[in-house]
Amino acid sequence: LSPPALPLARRPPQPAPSILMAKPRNAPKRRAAKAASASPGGFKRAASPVPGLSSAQYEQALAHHGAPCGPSPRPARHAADRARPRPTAAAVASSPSDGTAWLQWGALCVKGKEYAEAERIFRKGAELLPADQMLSAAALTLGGDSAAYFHAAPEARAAGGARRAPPPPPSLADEAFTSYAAPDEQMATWDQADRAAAWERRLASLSPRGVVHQSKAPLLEPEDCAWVVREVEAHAEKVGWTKTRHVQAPTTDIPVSQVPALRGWFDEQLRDTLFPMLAARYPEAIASPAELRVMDAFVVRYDAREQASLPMHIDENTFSFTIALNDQSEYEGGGTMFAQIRPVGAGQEPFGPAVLNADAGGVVTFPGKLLHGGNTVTKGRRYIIPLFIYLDANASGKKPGYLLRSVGFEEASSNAALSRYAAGLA
Ligand SMILES: O=C(O)CCC(=O)C(=O)O
Ligand SMILES: [Fe+2]
Repeated sequence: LSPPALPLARRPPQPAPSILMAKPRNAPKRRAAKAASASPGGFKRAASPVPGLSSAQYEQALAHHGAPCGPSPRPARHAADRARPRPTAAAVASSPSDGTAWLQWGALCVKGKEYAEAERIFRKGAELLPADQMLSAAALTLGGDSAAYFHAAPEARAAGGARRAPPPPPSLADEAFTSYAAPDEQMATWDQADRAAAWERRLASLSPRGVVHQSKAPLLEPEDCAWVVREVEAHAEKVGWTKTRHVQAPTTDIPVSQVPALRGWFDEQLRDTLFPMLAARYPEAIASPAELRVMDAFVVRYDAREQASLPMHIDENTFSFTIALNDQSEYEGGGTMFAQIRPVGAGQEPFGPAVLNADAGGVVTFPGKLLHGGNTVTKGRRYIIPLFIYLDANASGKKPGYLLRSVGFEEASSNAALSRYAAGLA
């Protein structure tokens, strides 16, 4: 008997220690690499540690505190106490210019599944200490590309607790989707930052209504989608398509955040359609669209004569979208292939492979941990936007930013320092 083969994941081959790694400053100066590295896509694109520390050294630096994240309830009183490693929150409170203290605090939060707090801690540290590359790298890596895209203010969710979103408009209601169930085991996989925690807790109640949802009609305007393809092709003329942003299952792609003309449009789609749609499809897992963050969004081109398919893999994030940008009449083959799904309500029908596809503006959503791939395009070109989403939910359920506030800090007010850091990587 041999152990089952692990699915490919769209992430670096390193397990946990790579959690806070980012592309090194001396990244290759190829044009494609430049375009890619200016918009960090999170875990799946980091291939080597930031300069100055090996990953082992870094892990060690993060690991030597045993305290749970959060402020120390008891200040040190004796000389002997002071000599011991200080709980990380207290260390940050007393030495806010100590970058290592910020890093340790954030890393402990990641380990405690408080990744929303960790993201805020890294961002705040990076804002206060812009010269600290490790902090900027951690903030970028944990947040993925979320700073580049629309997200609702955390207060929108915090006010009044976990309130349910209002009922969705008809185009986002259950009847507007064809839904599929999948085996629970396939989705109960942890990602590197344990971002699946919130999802896993609610998995059992989600299964009966299906976990893969395909829109029956376009959710985005097909004319807009045609315009997106033209803009991206024009942009690609200048900078080239990237093929190295994802380590184990790379696509031929360009990040949406790298095409200035698309950014306003895409944020509108997130705010008005895609976030509300996702929240409506997974109400047991998503209390409000304000919990949703973009880890990565990129236009992919499959071409029968170039990259025509994507191997079966899992995505590192919690929820994934495939948004079709052109009609199926423009190519043959293609579609998102799932290893094991079945239509909801099909009773005893066994789980099996299926390819789901849509015309321009149609979407398919699914949990990132569900095994899937890009079916081969045998003629023509298929354009899609894969959109990777994670939940900005706290394991504690406390008001977002509570850890920072507990030591007297407000959340980072601007991402300017991070943006400068990201630009400097290129
Ligand atoms: O081609 C597809 O529909 C799937 C794309 C995908 O899985 C990805 O980019 O991660
Ligand atoms: Fe994928």
